Amino acid sequence: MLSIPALSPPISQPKTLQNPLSKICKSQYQTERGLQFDVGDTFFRSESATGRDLGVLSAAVYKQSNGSLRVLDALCGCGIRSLRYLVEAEADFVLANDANENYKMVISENLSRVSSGDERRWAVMNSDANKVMTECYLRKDYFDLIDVDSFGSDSSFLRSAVSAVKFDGFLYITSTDGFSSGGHRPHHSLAAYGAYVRPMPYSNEVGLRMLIGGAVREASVLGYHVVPLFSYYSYHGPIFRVMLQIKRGKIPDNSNYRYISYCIECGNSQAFSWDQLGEMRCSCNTNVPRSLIVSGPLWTGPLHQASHLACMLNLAEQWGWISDSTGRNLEKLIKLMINESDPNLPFGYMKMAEIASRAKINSPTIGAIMDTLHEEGYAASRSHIDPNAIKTNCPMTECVKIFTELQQHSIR
Ligand SMILES: C[S@@+](CC[C@H](N)C(=O)[O-])C[C@H]1O[C@@H](n2cnc3c(N)ncnc32)[C@H](O)[C@@H]1O
Repeated sequence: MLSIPALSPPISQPKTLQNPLSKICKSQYQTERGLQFDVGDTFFRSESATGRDLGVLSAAVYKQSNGSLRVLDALCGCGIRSLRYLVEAEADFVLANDANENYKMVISENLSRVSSGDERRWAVMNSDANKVMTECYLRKDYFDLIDVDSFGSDSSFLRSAVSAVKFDGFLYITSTDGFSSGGHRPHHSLAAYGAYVRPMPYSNEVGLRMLIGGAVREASVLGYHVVPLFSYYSYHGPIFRVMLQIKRGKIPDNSNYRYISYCIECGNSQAFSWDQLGEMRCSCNTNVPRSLIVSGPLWTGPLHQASHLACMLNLAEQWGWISDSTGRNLEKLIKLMINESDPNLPFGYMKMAEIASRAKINSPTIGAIMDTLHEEGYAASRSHIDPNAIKTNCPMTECVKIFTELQQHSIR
């Protein structure tokens, strides 16, 4: 096993976060994508497998186009991600770190089982993730991919993680803070991600945009900017995950880091740039006081990069990962994400139930409304977040008319 001599021992006790789900598994072997590993007494959730699949596919795409892959799994639990980056993405080196010293044996045993004697390909550390990443940055020991799988809304890892990733490298980050994305703790989201978030009908997409926005802010402090490669919401938690590419150069002036608004009166959403802050008003010109709910600043650009997702899908097909006996269907998920990447689609989604309620009718089928929107020249896609929602650049008022016409047509 490689030692990391330049890293000094922890000066103080690493900050270990509380596990909000209080789900500690007993010693046992698990299997994921055919790989067997011990979870011991570590924190492990089998429900996070899809998030791990997507991370591995993305890492493998990086390795294929760059030729090498060094990964830092900064909060690794039992080391399942490290294991999968090594075996499936064929990483050249993985540093598996978890602050909990009791996990060391389980992580090392899991990694040694698959490395067939080549223990120069991995190392295990038990330190605070911020300390590890800061020391890597100070040593200029940058990683191609850093995976930060933290609990809650701990954004304190963002700056050190951004600084320890290579330019054009990948950063995979997580939030499990559904209260903030739901707009129930605006001062908390402001502290964690710099975004004052209020309740919006598409709160789970707001959760992804809040997380990307937080990374935009931290990267910008360091003179960098980020490009989202994919964004994934999982209802098991909820969990928000985004894979970002770290780019040299500050955030552009006309960037997609803005405020978003939702009009309670007409149901339309809009994005406002910083120079429009004093002029925020819905295009329906309602005179209803406080009709506009405003949140931000958040990421308002595309949630995914279609070309990257297409490479991931290609690999998933080659590896036979398209669908499996556990009910996971990566093909459906990645294709949905590719559709959502259409640059003509705005942020947010409209729930079918909200459109139907505004039209005062029962909802038509989602297939019928999608066909009509496409026929009328609008960009439209389903959402990977909510199966009963659509993303479209058609305003809510027009969607309501289309719903009504579809119903009248079906009655005739
Ligand atoms: C969500 S779990 C990781 C799960 C793992 N990535 C997986 O996919 O199974 C978060 C882990 O972070 C560790 N942790 C908490 N605070 C930490 C810190 N400050 N530095 C490093 N690890 C930390 C916990 O011990 C826990 O194992």
